Amino acid sequence: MTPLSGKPVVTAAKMRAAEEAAIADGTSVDILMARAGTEVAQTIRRLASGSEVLILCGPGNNGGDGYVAAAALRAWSLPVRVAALAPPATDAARNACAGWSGPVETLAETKSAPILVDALFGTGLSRALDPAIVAALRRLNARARLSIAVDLPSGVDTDRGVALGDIPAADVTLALGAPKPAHLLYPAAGLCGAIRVLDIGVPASSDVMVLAAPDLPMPGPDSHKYSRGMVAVVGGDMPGAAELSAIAALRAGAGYVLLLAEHGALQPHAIVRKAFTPDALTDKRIGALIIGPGLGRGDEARARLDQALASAVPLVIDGDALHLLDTARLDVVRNRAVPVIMTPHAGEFDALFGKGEESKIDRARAAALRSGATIIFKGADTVIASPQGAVRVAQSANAWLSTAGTGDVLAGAVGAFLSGNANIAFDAACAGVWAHARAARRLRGAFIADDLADALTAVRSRL
Ligand SMILES: NC(=O)C1=CN([C@@H]2O[C@H](COP(=O)(O)OP(=O)(O)OC[C@H]3O[C@@H](n4cnc5c(N)ncnc54)[C@H](O)[C@@H]3O)[C@@H](O)[C@H]2O)[C@@H](O)CC1
Ligand SMILES: Nc1ncnc2c1ncn2[C@@H]1O[C@H](COP(=O)(O)OP(=O)(O)O)[C@@H](O)[C@H]1O
Ligand SMILES: [K+]
Repeated sequence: MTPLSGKPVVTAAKMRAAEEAAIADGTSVDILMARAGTEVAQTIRRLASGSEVLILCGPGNNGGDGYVAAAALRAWSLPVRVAALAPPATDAARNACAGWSGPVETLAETKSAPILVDALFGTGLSRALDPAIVAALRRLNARARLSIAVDLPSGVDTDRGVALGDIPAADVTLALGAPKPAHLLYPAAGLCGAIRVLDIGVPASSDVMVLAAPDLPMPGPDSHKYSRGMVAVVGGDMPGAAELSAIAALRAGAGYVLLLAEHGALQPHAIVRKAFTPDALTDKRIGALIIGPGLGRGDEARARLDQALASAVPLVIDGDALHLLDTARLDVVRNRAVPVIMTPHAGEFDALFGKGEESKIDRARAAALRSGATIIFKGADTVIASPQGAVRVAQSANAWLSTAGTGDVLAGAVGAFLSGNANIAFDAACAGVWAHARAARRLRGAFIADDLADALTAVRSRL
């Protein structure tokens, strides 16, 4: 279990608002900073185990946290030095600096230490770091045994999750109060190292949360194959992809999987195979229809997609079917009475909804709003967004997922959960992403999509 799962993901503005609310409630900014800095110091103490600590302090409140932490470490008689980029520029940071009784070195001239603490900039960074700052940070980071970032690695954009310059990666990032988008979204997430959230007594909430384990029903005495959920998969030009979705749906717990394809494998026998006919989509027992994996992009594929869109069945639209979604078909998606889940990777997302400079979270949310569908915007930082505005961000599961067919497996898992309860498409999408990630973590390295589908059995039995 990851410590981040289930936590709200808070933007810089929301964090500032939460801080202001705490101040309005009677906790001064100095007390907030004292708490944050002391929490930071306690974590540094554990991680440093007696080695010398160098704390780099910036001009704002992130630097203020750094001064508080330095003073605490010194009070505990631990070896600590401070180097500043500029004098403190806020009242709270000035007060914190006044509490530090040691010398303040300059960033350019300070010598490295085994433990580097980056308290230069946090959520207040407003532009790219000066190249001289980046150079100093890189030099000190390269010589440190462990580098710890306070709140965020300095130089990342809090909300968009991008790096503003060629900044070095931290080994550990101490997220203050709550994770921010940059702790989860790549490329910034890749610069954070391990993330620990420190409680600073500032409650923050958000409709964006880190994806958490789903609560799924287990079969009971009353269960039968149709009540467990019936999934149909529409086949097409490339049989393997639809097969993968079908196997994944079964292994994620669907009671009945129907593969509507003209050709394909004979195994596993548990998949019920029939040729595609439009009539097959009228079976009222179908709880979810997966279309796209291996569908192809020709006339027949287009016809099957239109029949699927016109049907009364909840849909998972993936792969080739996403390529066939033009404006007119997107209108059909929006006006459907039953739910649609779309699972684009970055290329498919750009083609469907356009490129954008906004964060992946904002782009996924806008796409869900526009299409009326639940969007699973895939990648190492998969974002799930509902048309109602709820968002979940998944932590990176395993980069070995970057292999052909793993998306087909995801579509299958999502289809299985959707077929069990189509009322809550968003929950089904979240459960699918969670199970898929768990399966990938169990497999570690160089697995193939077939292994991933098979691994869903063990994952599902524990959810
Ligand atoms: N949000 C909270 O609840 C709390 C936040 N605290 C800390 O406060 C931080 C936010 O503090 P601030 O808003 O002061 O922001 P920062 O400390 O991140 O930096 C803001 C300062 O840096 C300057 N600046 C911004 N970009 C720059 C650049 N590229 N080059 C040079 N100067 C630049 C700004 O003009 C401003 O003076 C958080 O990250 C956290 O560390 C804690 O002290 C206490 C509680
Ligand atoms: N580098 C990565 N780290 C973590 N997950 C990844 C990475 N690359 C891809 N994935 C995941 O693997 C799956 C790939 O899906 P997709 O691109 O549709 O592949 P395919 O079409 O071959 O099945 C998605 O769930 C995606 O989130
Ligand atoms: K920092």
